[in-house]
Amino acid sequence: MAGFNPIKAPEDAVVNQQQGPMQILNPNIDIDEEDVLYHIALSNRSHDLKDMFQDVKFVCFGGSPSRMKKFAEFMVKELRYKLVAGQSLCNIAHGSDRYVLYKVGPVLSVSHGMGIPSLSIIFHEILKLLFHAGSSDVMFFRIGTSGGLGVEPGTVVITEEAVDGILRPYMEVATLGMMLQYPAVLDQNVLKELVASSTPDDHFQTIRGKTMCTYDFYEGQGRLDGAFCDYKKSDKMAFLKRIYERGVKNIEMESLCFAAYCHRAGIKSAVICVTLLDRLQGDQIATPHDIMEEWQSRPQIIVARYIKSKLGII
Ligand SMILES: O=P(O)(O)O[C@H]1O[C@H](CO)[C@@H](O)[C@H]1O
Ligand SMILES: O=c1cc[nH]c(=O)[nH]1
Repeated sequence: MAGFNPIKAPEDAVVNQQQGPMQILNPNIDIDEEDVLYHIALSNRSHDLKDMFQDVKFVCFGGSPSRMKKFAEFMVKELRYKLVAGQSLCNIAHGSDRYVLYKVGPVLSVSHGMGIPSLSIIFHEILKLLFHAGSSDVMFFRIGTSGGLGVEPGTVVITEEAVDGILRPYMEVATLGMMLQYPAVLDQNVLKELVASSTPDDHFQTIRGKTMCTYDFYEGQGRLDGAFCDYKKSDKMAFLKRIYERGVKNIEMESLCFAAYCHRAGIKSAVICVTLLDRLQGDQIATPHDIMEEWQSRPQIIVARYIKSKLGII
């Protein structure tokens, strides 16, 4: 719609946090009608969503299906959760091959794929799932990976503010021919509690900082090693140094949408990502697989600690 693209001022996001049963802000969703959650192969008619999900209190998202399975297995141990004898964890979304969904007591572990479009779809469906289930006081976490800026690879960065590729703290969504802007605000209390839950005995550093969220892994993040590149190494370094000086500690591809949607929905949330490399030193991720696996467990350790403290589990 060329010539018809007004920028709408930021929405009045829900200022109040969700309290009581999960609400959704879409009057078109009628609980008396069937609502198909297509990408996770569930519906409020084909499944008893209340029975399955009403007790959910924490939803943990991450890009990769196998990481989120491992996280679910980790939570079985951490929560000392009793699986029915002879049974293993089951991917509740097995009827679709788009995302995985595991439930361990009050914790859901969900994959979101790569990038904002993929995260956006699963976010809508998980929110509707919790609405149909009547879940209440639910928190959301993203446990991911990222490229670090001036920090030791393997460092865990907890996001204080998510910004886009040109440092704007809101997500733009083209809707009905308009560019709508949604502020990407994260809960500062949850951030502080998560940072405080790291201990000097941890074998890794946990820090806080701004997270840049881009729409691309290569040129969007100023890499020199994509299939295209129309800038020089000096341009890349000038860009990375500029954003580093503005407080950006890591770069990934979902935090902006995650923060904006959680804020819009009034859900307390946090983004916790490990850094896989220092982008001031290079672009390629060539760390051995076993080391990378261990690094990816670090955000999980921090979030598990937080969840256990909220549940009163020592
Ligand atoms: O490790 P995850 O959670 O997928 O996150 C990061 O890794 C992917 C790129 O390799 C992007 O999705 C980025 O945000
Ligand atoms: O550099 C990186 C590493 C992981 N994920 C990203 O988006 N960028």
